[in-house]
Amino acid sequence: MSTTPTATVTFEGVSKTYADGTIAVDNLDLVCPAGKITVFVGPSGCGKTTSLRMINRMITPSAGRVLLADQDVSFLDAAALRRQMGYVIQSAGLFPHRTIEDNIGTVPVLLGSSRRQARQQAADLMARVGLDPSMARRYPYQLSGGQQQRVGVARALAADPPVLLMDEPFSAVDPMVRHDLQLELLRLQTEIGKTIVFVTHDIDEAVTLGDQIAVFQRGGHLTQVAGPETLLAEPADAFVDDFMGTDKGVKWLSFIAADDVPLHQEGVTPAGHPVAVDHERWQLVVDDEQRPTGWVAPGETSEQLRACRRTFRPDRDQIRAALDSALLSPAGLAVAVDSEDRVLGLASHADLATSIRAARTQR
Ligand SMILES: Nc1ncnc2c1ncn2[C@@H]1O[C@H](COP(=O)(O)OP(=O)(O)OP(=O)(O)O)[C@@H](O)[C@H]1O
Repeated sequence: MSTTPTATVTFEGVSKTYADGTIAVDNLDLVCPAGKITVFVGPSGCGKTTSLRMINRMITPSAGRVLLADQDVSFLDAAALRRQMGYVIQSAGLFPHRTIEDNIGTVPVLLGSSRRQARQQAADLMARVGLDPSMARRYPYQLSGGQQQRVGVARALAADPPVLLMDEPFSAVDPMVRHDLQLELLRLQTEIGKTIVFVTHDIDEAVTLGDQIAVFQRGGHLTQVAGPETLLAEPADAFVDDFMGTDKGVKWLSFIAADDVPLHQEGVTPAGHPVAVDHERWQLVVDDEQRPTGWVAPGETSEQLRACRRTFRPDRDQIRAALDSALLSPAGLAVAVDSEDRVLGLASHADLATSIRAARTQR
């Protein structure tokens, strides 16, 4: 879809002091790389929104400059600049008296598209953000909060802007819907490759979405900027360490590929091979296609199968998924499968520990 090249957003020594003397942002130097998601995270009042709004000139810096590509935004026409920047906010900010398709088509019509073209484009965008086309003629109040946020994202993308600014866009929806929206945004980003600057105060959201995460502290100081894996494993100071939460180690496992986990064939039993009654280890019975059928406990027979609930894909998943597979398996063994769900082998807790140790050493 994207025809407009993406652009880097750069803060150079940017500060913002409000008229009452509040220092909202203090000497910010930061590069938000083109085509990547940069997340601003930090406690309430640390200057995230102020920083975001200086990008599209809703707020003017007191010092320093913000560059779009290599252009100082303060020299660009404000209206033209905002058309290059989709903007999504918490409450979606939809026009209540316009239908969904007309909400999405607002900017294209302003830019000269016919109403018919804009509606066609709205239909394409609705499909892209996972909205049923039958909702095109509804009004915002006839949609759930999560659906309204999807419309907000579709509307922000309508002018095909190189930059997307998102200010706590998913914080008003319940946790399940929020997680769906996060995954949907990641999927969409693989297609559109925009420069996205995303504000949140939720560290889990930041870790899920961010290619890089900028952690702000009260007083508008940028404390650390790094990829999520580095922030989890090497927080720069006690503030970041604390802010990243108590389960940093487990979160970190989401960034370690599971492709090095040692796999074993012992314990994998093809269907039709009777399991000896006196076997001492758990057996995973597989069907003719090598797909898992179920577990047989030591001393039991293959008539007493227990479900194999969770598997992992070494070619795609991270160690956290492998650990999940082991923890949820009655045998305490992780089951590795290929893209066709065929069993590749089993891994014990010790095997996973070996992989985790190797990843730590590599760091
Ligand atoms: N117009 C204003 N006038 C004076 N102070 C302001 C103004 N807007 C924001 N502030 C102050 O500037 C600081 C930074 O505010 P900002 O909204 O950027 O923080 P934030 O990190 O986005 O907070 P939150 O997570 O609560 O939205 C806060 O202390 C806030 O009270």
